[in-house]
Amino acid sequence: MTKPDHSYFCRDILSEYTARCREITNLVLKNLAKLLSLDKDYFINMLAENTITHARFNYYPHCPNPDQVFGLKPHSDATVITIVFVDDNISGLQLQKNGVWYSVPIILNALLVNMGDVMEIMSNGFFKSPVHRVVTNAEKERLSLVMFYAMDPEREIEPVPELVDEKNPRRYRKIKTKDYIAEIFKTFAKGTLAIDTVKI
Ligand SMILES: O=C(O)CCC(=O)C(=O)O
Ligand SMILES: [Fe+2]
Repeated sequence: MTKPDHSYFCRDILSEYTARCREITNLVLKNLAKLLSLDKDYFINMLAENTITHARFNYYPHCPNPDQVFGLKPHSDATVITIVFVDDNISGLQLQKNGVWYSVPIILNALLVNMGDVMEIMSNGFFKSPVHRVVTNAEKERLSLVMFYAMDPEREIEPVPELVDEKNPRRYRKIKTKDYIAEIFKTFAKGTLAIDTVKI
C-alpha cells in the first residue's frame, strides 16, 4: 500500500492563518508599545528578523479521571505573544490570578491573545505573562491551535532600558532567547516557572 502524501495537508490555510495572526500580533504589539510611551514599532521590531513561529495543534482526549490528570500542566509561555484558537465546544483553559484559577469562557470564533514571558521581562514587570493550564473532561475531547511568536534565538531578552530608572529598578536579568526556551523545557518538567529563574 502506498503511503498517503500529507506534505501539502493544510499548508496554504496554515500559511495564511500564520500571516493573519502575525498581523494581529503586530497590532497588539503596537498598542502595547504606545501604552508604555515607547516608539510604536519598538516591540514589532523585535520580531523583524529570524522570528520563530510555531503552530501547535493540541488534542486533549476525554479522560476518565479529570481530577487527577491535566491536559497541560501549569506554565507560562516563553513567547512574545501567543494566539490561541480555543475549542468552541468545550472549555478547559484556565488562568491563574492571585492564586485562584479562572476558566477562560468560550466565545464563538474568538481568538485568545496571551502575553508571553518576553513581554513581562521587556516591560520590566508592567505586563504579566499569566500562568495557565488545561484541565481534562470526562466526556468530551478538546482541540486548540496555538500560534507562538518568539524572537530570534540569538537575541537577548531584557527590560527595555527606557523603562528602568531609580524608581523602577531592573527586575529581570538578561538572557538569550534560546537559553530562555531551554529553561522553559527544564522548568516545565520540574513543575516550576522559567520566569522565576530570571527574576532579580
Ligand atoms: O489548549 C489551550 O487552550 C492552551 C494551550 C497552551 O497553553 C499551550 O499550548 O501553551
Ligand atoms: Fe501555554
